Amino acid sequence: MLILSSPSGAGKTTLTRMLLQRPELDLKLSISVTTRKRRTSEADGIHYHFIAEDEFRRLRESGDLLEHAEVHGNFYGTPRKWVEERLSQGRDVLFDIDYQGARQVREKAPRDVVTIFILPPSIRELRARLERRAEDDSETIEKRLAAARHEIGRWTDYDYVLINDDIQQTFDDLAAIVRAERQRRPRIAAGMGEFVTTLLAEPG
Ligand SMILES: Nc1ncnc2c1ncn2[C@@H]1O[C@H](COP(=O)(O)OP(=O)(O)OP(=O)(O)O)[C@@H](O)[C@H]1O
Ligand SMILES: Nc1nc2c(ncn2[C@@H]2O[C@H](COP(=O)(O)O)[C@@H](O)[C@H]2O)c(=O)[nH]1
Repeated sequence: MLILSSPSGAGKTTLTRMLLQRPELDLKLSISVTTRKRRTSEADGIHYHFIAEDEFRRLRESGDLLEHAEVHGNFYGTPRKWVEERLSQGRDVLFDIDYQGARQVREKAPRDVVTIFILPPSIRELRARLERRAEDDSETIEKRLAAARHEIGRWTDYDYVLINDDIQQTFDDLAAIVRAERQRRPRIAAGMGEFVTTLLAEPG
């Protein structure tokens, strides 16, 4: 499980899209449920499953969410079954979730999670990105900027921290992390053990 978190507007969604466009990285995106209003650029079932609050409460109470949190006044959660099915098929799952959700997933599966925090190059640029995106009204943007300072303070919880200044550089660093994490010994031990046995059986 690969978790990306950041303050709103730092670039997670953009980076997620870039990761998914690379078939060789072979990542599956977990699509969250949310009670937030759909943005004009968003489609139900693609960016989120947009649901009502009573439906969210039902999912949370029936244990159908792997993690959940209230963020900027809306509720968000990760459907558990979809993720568990992908993991049992040996797939790597990508999450765009906040620090509260990252903590819950890490507590449940500490050895199977890699967490990455994306920082903006400055607060001024963060504001400019939220304004340029032009998807939220000014009250929402102010609310998200106010939350950003607290969210940024969680950077020390994460395995990796990237400053998203140049998008291509950040993407290259992210892809390098995915590739490196896949080569960690505990993750490749089974297949590699067999290879090493064959290697050692070769005559000199
Ligand atoms: N490195 C970058 N340089 C300039 N603009 C960027 C960069 N990365 C992302 N952006 C732009 O900033 C805006 C916010 O990015 P994005 O929507 O990916 O952020 P986010 O972290 O997913 O935000 P949210 O949590 O609100 O969904 C978008 O318009 C995006 O195109
Ligand atoms: N804990 C969770 N956080 C989530 C989930 N889905 C998204 N998010 C985070 O919410 C904020 C706001 O997202 P936005 O799309 O409204 O801009 C952002 O930090 C996301 O990462 C989730 O399922 N669980």
